[in-house]
Amino acid sequence: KPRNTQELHTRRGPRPRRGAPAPSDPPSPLPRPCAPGANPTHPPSWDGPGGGVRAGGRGPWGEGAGPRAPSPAPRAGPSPLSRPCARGANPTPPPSWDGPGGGVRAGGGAGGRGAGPPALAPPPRAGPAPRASRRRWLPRWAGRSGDPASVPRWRRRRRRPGGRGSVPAAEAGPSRARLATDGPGRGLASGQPPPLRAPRPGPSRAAAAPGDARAGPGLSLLNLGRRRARAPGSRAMALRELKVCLLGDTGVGKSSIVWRFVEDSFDPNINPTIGASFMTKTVQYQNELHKFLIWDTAGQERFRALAPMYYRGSAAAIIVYDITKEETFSTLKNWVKELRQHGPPNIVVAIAGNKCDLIDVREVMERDAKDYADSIHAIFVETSAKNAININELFIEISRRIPSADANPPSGGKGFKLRRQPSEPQRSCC
Ligand SMILES: Nc1nc2c(ncn2[C@@H]2O[C@H](COP(=O)(O)OP(=O)(O)OP(=O)(O)O)[C@@H](O)[C@H]2O)c(=O)[nH]1
Repeated sequence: KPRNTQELHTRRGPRPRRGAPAPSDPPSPLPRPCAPGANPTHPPSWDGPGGGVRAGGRGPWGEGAGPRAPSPAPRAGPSPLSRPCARGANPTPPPSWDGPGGGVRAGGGAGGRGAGPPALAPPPRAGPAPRASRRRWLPRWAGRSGDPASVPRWRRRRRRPGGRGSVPAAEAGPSRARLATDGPGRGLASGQPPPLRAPRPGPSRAAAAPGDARAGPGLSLLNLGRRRARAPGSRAMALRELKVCLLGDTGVGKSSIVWRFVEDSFDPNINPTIGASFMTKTVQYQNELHKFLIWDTAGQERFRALAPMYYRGSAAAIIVYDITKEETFSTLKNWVKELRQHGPPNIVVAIAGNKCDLIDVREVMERDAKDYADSIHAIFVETSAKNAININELFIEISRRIPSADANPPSGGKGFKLRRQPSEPQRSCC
């Protein structure tokens, strides 16, 4: 037991001075981690593969046109996304030294944005230190010190950028060159709308290459963002834009089919479509490029009145039903009737019995559906967006059924033709 105050402080250690950090919270030499949710270098990511297509991001009529609503970020404080990182915190990897171009940090944030601590001094060199007393060889006119200021002005050489002796841009420093090309801002192919969600790397995004077995005969899927649409020396192919709409009951898998076709991915937790969504994909069919302008309509009853906007002017309509739900096949028949009455006269109709991976719980027999499709001269396939069965083949068949551009000259089409009315013969009264 301490006898007096002096002894008490001696045993417990010195009394902390006012303003000094609490002993339980020593200042850490390491950078403090970002606050949860605070990430100044990266934008909020769109959650899941449904981004931009499902609710909240489907075309101009979707609720909240534009990218899909981001998932609510964990909130730490009033605005986690706008809060800067704690001072000194650096979520990026530590800097690495990068050859002679030192000073520009490799990996210093995406696109070279200056997130992170300032450039550090280079680490000490290994090996013997150069002798300070040793003099470098210098031209006579360079002066004793080698200082450029001591060189006579008439001796100073001017180097034009790009001239002899100048450093090419690519060699000007590896870090600098990398900063110019790296980063997430890679461009997409011209003509393709920007993706409505963050691009995901990986083979699932890559479309089948020409000649790929998945592409089937006569049609190969081109990813125009990464490949050239035209091989050197080959003829340019005609590009045709084909408007295609998907119709059918809610939950039958319309969006999943589109997503599988365009992105080659499947989301079991995909949200119902609000209004409609729009996606495009360009494929090669024989000597033409077919750009599918795909309108995926919402199957919910409350959006039914919007459907005519999407099937009007369509070259093809894919009516989808769920093979595990009999009532969706009845709805399909209603869509066929409506298309007959109000749709374009030459529209190609395709019937897709989706979820054929769930054969055990099938309610609609394939034979019945096929007979019905034949009776209305429609394309028929059973598909599985989940297992990527018959999805590409469905669009191949649509490409095949649509008359080629040569066989369908503009003058023989179904549009109106404006003709000058023959002028009436002039009558004279006398
Ligand atoms: N097993 C299986 N499930 C599927 C398949 N295609 C879609 N689904 C699931 O079916 C559900 C509905 O899919 P959606 O693509 O949203 O259906 P939809 O017709 O677009 O629905 P709406 O947007 O409301 O019109 C989702 O849970 C999907 O994961 C499939 O081929 N097999």
